[in-house]
Parts: sequence; structure tokens; C-alpha cells
Amino acid sequence: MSPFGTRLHAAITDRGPFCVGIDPHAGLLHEWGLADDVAGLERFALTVVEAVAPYASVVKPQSAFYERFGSRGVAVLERVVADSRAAGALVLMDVKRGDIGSTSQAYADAYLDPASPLASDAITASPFLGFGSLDPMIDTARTHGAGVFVLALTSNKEGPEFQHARTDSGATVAGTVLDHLRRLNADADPLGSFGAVIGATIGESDEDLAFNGPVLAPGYGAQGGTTADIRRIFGPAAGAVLASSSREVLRLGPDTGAMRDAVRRANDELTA
Ligand SMILES: O=C(O)c1cc(=O)[nH]c(=O)n1[C@@H]1O[C@H](COP(=O)(O)O)[C@@H](O)[C@H]1O
Repeated sequence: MSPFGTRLHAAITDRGPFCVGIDPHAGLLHEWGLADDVAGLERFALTVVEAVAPYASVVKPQSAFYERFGSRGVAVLERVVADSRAAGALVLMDVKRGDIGSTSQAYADAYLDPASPLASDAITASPFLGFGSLDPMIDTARTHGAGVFVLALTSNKEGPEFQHARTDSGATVAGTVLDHLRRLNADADPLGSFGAVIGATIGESDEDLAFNGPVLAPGYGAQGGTTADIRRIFGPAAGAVLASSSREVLRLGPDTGAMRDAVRRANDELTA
């Protein structure tokens, strides 16, 4: 398998940089006229996949919305992964995992090894246990042509308390994450496989956001982030930025045409 960064670069060129979050909130199931149970979850998630996976470069299911139904919910997540990939979308599994190295390897095996039922193209990871604790995920991703997106400057208002704090070197925590990613992506062409999560809502940033890797920019849409914000925050790097939105698209369902059109509109706007 070619490296994730190479595959992502091709997918963005082909389909555009808009990422659809497949987050089956209880409230959305209700709005769609579905029960908040496994049958409702399955109908919701597979309808979204049918609508958007043939058009979006990347889909991002948030695992928690499936885990809340236990093993049968996780079985639905497995289908979301398989059906999305079959429709040509890359799957970024949003699990925000992070643990000591030995457990980190188990997370890598669960999500990044093609032998796993939940094998995805990439995952989200949390660096709170130290960037080095993610090494097993990074190494496993390299082995299998997968990617890892590490939380750096998240879209939520609580993020700066930790992410803007300074380490012993004087750099911020977010800047330290970006430095590690710059090192990991140094030799990649056209794009590295190790990304940062940087919200579309962060406003101004003094950090150097160029690290030769992709950016996942959640907060686009329902949390208030706009295309203008993406351009302002990322400037020339904006080509490798996946603007990600969940509720703003999902609210349009169960009308598959409306969801599909929203993906096309967002891609047109982001690439204009
Ligand atoms: O990693 C993420 O995807 C993520 C990081 C972040 O900083 N902010 C953030 O909202 N997210 C996720 O992005 C999605 C945002 O959903 P909407 O606000 O409905 O577009 C959810 O799945 C969040 O868990």
C-alpha cells in the first residue's frame, strides 16, 4: 500500500478537501424519525455512507457514537468502514487514542493493521502521554501505509489551557506536537502521512503551521468555522487541510441528495 499521505493527496486532488463526520447523535436519529437503537444507528450510518462516501475524499466516523450501543454498535462501525472504503472514500477513524507505548501498540493493531475488522486509513491520536508514547501507532502506520492525526490545536474552547502551555524548551505544547510532525514528515513527497488536528475555530495562531503533513480542521460548519477562516488560518498550506463537518451535513438527511449536494458545495467552495 502506498503511504497514506500520497493516497490522501491524490484523494483531495480528485474529490476535494471536505471531510464528512459520520456521527450518529441521538438527537439526529430523532430528527431523522429513527429510534435511538441499533436499527436506527444502522439505518442512519449506512444512509450517510451511501450519500457521501462516493463523493467525499475522507469520511470520519466518531467511534463513541457507535460504542454507546456496545458490540452491535461496533459491528455497524465495521460496516461503515468497509462500505465507505468500497465507495472510494478514505476512512479517518476518530478515536483520539493515547496510552503508554505497550497499550498504544494494541490501539495501533486495532485500527491500523489491515488484519483488524476495524482497520482504517488513519486515526486520530492524543499526545497527552508524551509524543513518544504514540511511536507504536506511527511505526504501525508506516508499515501499513496508514496515517495518524495528532491533536494539536483543537476546536473546543477548553483546548488552549493545555495546548498553549509552554514546555521546558519554551515552545508551546501545540508547537512541540507540530515540531514532532515536521520531523516525521520531513522526507515525504508530495505529503507526509502524519497530520495535526487544528480546529477551524482557533482564530489567529502564532505557531508555524507548515509541517509537510495534512491538517484535520474540525469545527467547520456547526461550530462556526468557515472557508474564510480556513484560508486565514492556514494560508498557502490550505491545500492539505481537510475541513471537517458532521452535524451541518447530517442534519440534511435522510435526504441523500441533499447530503451529497452539501459535500459538492463544500468542496467547490473550499477549492474555489
Ligand atoms: O478530532 C476531531 O475530529 C475533533 C477535534 C477537535 O478539535 N474538534 C472536534 O470537534 N473534533 C470532532 O469533529 C466532529 C465535529 O462535529 P460537528 O461539530 O458536528 O461538525 C466531532 O466528531 C468531534 O469529536
